[in-house]
Amino acid sequence: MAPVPLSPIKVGHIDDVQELRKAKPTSIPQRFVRDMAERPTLATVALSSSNDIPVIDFSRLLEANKDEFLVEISKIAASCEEWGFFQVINHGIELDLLESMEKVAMNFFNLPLEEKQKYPMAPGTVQGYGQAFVFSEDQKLDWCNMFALGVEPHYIRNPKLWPKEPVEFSETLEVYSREIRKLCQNLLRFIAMSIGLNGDTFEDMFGAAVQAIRMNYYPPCPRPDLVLGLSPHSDGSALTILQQGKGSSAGLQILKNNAWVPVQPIPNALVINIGDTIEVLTNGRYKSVEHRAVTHKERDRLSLVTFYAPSYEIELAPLPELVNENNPCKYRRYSHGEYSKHYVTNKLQGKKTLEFAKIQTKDSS
Ligand SMILES: COC(=O)C(/C=C/C1=C(C)CCCC1(C)C)=C/O[C@H]1C=C(C)C(=O)O1
Ligand SMILES: O=C(O)CCC(=O)C(=O)O
Ligand SMILES: [Fe+2]
Repeated sequence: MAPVPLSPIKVGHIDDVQELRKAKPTSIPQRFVRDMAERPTLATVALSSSNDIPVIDFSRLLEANKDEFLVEISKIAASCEEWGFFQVINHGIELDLLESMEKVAMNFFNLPLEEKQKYPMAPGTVQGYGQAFVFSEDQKLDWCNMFALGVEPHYIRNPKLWPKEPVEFSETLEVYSREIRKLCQNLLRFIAMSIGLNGDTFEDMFGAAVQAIRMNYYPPCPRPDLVLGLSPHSDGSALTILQQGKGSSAGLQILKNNAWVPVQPIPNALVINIGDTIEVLTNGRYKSVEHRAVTHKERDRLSLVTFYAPSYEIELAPLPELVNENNPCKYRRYSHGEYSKHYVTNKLQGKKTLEFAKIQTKDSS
C-alpha cells in the first residue's frame, strides 16, 4: 500500500496582535473572541491575601540555620501540594541581569514586523516568532505574540532563529539561561527533599536536561473581557520559572477549586510552577496546575518563561518510593521525548495533554 501523505497543517491567517493593536480597533477579529464559557470575566476569585500563592524566601534555603531551612522546606511541600505554584524572593539572580533580559526581549518585540518575521515559527513547530499550538483554521487564537527558543542541550537549538537584533540578545540569553538553570537545579533539590527524597533524585535522573525559553508579549486589548492572552494549560516541563516584566499588571491566573486566582506580581520575585513531569514522578502528590493569562485594556505585559525538563531519552514513571497500597501507580512509563512530541503536537487545553500518561482506572474512564 502506498504511504498516506501527511496532510500539511492549515492554520489560516494569524493576525499579529501588536500590528492589530497599532490600528487601534474598537472591535477585534472573531478568531480571538472566545466562547462564553472560556471568557475571562467568569468565576475569578475576589482579591484577598489568603488567595495569594505562597512566597518562598530562597536565602533561607541557602544560608539560614537548620530551623529556618526546615520551615522553608515545609512551605515548599505545602505550596507544591496545594497550589503547584509559588513565588521565590531573594533568589540570588542579579536584578540587573533580569532587567537586561527583559530589555532585550522587549527590544525584540518592538522591532518592525518584517524584522521579527525573519525568525518565523513554522506551523506545527514551537521555536521562533509567532503563535505556537495552532493546528486548525477554526481554532481560537491567543492575544499574544510569542518568541520561543530551545537553549540546552545545544543540539535542540536552531541557530537561524537566534536574532541578530537586538545585538545583545544572544549573549544576554546565554548568561540569563545559565543563572536560571542553576536556580532550577537548586529548586529541584529542595523540591525532592520536601517530599522526603534524596536531594539529588531529579538531577541524577534527568541527564543533560532540556531547557527552553518562551517570551510572551501581551499588548493591551480593546476587549479584554472577550479574549485570552494565553489558553489554559499545564506545562509539560518538570519545572517552569516565570519572570514578569517590571511594573507588570496581574495577568497570570491559576485554577484553584474551580476558580481562577490571579497571581499578584511581587517586584523582583520569580514565579515557579510544577510541570507535568514532576506530577508523574511524584505519582500525583505534587500537581501541575492549570493556568492561563488574561489581557488588560490599557497595559501591556511581558513574561519570560523558562521550561526545564529531563533529557529526551529519559524514561519517566512514578518513583517507587511514592507508590504504595494507598497510593497506587497513576501514570504509565514513557520517555520524555515521547511526551514532548505529544505536547507540542496538541493544542493547549487545560490538563488534557497529561491524559497521555494516565493509567485509566474504572473510576477515571
Ligand atoms: C512554545 O513552546 C512551548 O510552549 C514549549 C516548548 C519548548 C521547547 C522548545 C521551545 C524547543 C524544543 C524543546 C521544547 C519542546 C522543550 C513548552 O515547553 C514545555 C513542554 C514540554 C514537553 C517541556 O518540556 O516544556
Ligand atoms: O504569561 C504568563 O503569565 C503565563 C505564561 C505561561 O504560562 C507559559 O508560557 O507557559
Ligand atoms: Fe505555562
